[in-house]
Amino acid sequence: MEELNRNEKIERAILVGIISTVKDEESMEELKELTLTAGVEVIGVVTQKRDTIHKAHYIGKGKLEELKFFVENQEADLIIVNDELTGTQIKNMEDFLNVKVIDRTNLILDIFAKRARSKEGMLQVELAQLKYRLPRLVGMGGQLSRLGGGIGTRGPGETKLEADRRHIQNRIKAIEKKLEEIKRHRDLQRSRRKKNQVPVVAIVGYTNAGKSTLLNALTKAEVYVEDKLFATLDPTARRLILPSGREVILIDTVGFIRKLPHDLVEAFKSTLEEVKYADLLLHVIDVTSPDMEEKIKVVERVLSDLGAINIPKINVFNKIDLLEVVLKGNEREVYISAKNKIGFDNLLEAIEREIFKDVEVVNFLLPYDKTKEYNYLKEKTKIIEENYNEDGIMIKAEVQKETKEKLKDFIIV
Ligand SMILES: Nc1nc2c(ncn2[C@@H]2O[C@H](COP(=O)(O)OP(=O)(O)OP(=O)(O)O)[C@@H](O)[C@H]2O)c(=O)[nH]1
Ligand SMILES: [Mg+2]
Repeated sequence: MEELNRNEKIERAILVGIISTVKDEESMEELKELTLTAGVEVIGVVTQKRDTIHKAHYIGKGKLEELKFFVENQEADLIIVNDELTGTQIKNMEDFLNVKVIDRTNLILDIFAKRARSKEGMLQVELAQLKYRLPRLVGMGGQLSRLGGGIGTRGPGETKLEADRRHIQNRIKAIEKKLEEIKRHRDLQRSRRKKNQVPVVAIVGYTNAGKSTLLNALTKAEVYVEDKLFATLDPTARRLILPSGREVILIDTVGFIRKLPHDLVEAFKSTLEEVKYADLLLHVIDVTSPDMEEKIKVVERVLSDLGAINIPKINVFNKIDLLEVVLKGNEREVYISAKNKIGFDNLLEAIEREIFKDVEVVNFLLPYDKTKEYNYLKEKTKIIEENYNEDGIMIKAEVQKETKEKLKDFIIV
């Protein structure tokens, strides 16, 4: 919208990809969505069946000539390639086609750059962009200056290149330092939460699965929801009170996608660490997606990269309002509509069961002078019954192993 207000011309792109398996076709569809999300119009798609990427110019020479014809005929503003390119490949393609060429990674980085809102998110995206640019300075022609617009600007000379490189390296160092500070603050918050024993439930999943809609519906938080990719970049944490009255912290996260740029994962590591330290993961899956299985695999791969594969997980199949069939879940699988709030009872029950499976009911007798212990029980456990008698307070409570161990001297049978 912003662009339109500024009266900018909407750029017209031709998408280019190599197809060797069915997955590549789905990935091309996704590239189309990414392009639209970035606010660019798709005026054509050119694919080539081949097993490997052409070393010099991504697609073969013949296909490249076909593409050139297409570009000139349709007056395309840019080419978007469905794989990550080297600087040389970009340069060769641009020289031949006379039009701006960007790759999938650059496109995703661009979307992230537009969407980042928090200071941390913006720094993380900038870091990923700089790391992407650094090895591509030679090939990328005028892309540094091109940031201000202007298609076809020529590349900088050698000295300029060296200066650019040094400038980028310094900026990378400065950002990394700032991010380190933010991370320290976050670690502190996390350890505080841990001390308070409030369990953390992280919502993860493929982009556009409905994660933010779910967080909003469960907690009435106003988190930005949109039918576009990567609506959420910054982790949002909200309190959720479960039916039993117990409390958990629910965290929304950035969506995953296949071929998620490596630099981006790196840059977002500290944000994604929230996932690593969660007590439970809700993996939200869009049941209407034709390539659902593949998306599940992508998410599981990222979780494994993050070292989060061993955290208990509930698969939350979302958007069932759009299905004709009725599906029945089990302990580790629930079917919901986040939008229409269907299936929430089952979901909350599953969360409760998973998180509090280690709790047991214990009877304590606390002498009246043990106010510290009393407050501890009040805060950390769910008290079922309290009776005041001569020797002290009899308390029946649901406690976790840790609490039981801590107050074992006051347990009665
Ligand atoms: N029909 C239907 N649409 C839903 C449901 N849940 C979410 N949506 C829609 O799916 C789209 C994406 O929802 P979001 O909540 O932004 O998805 P997300 O997973 O947070 O996406 P990112 O932040 O981009 O990763 C929006 O248009 C929602 O309205 C549902 O239960 N049923
Ligand atoms: Mg979201």
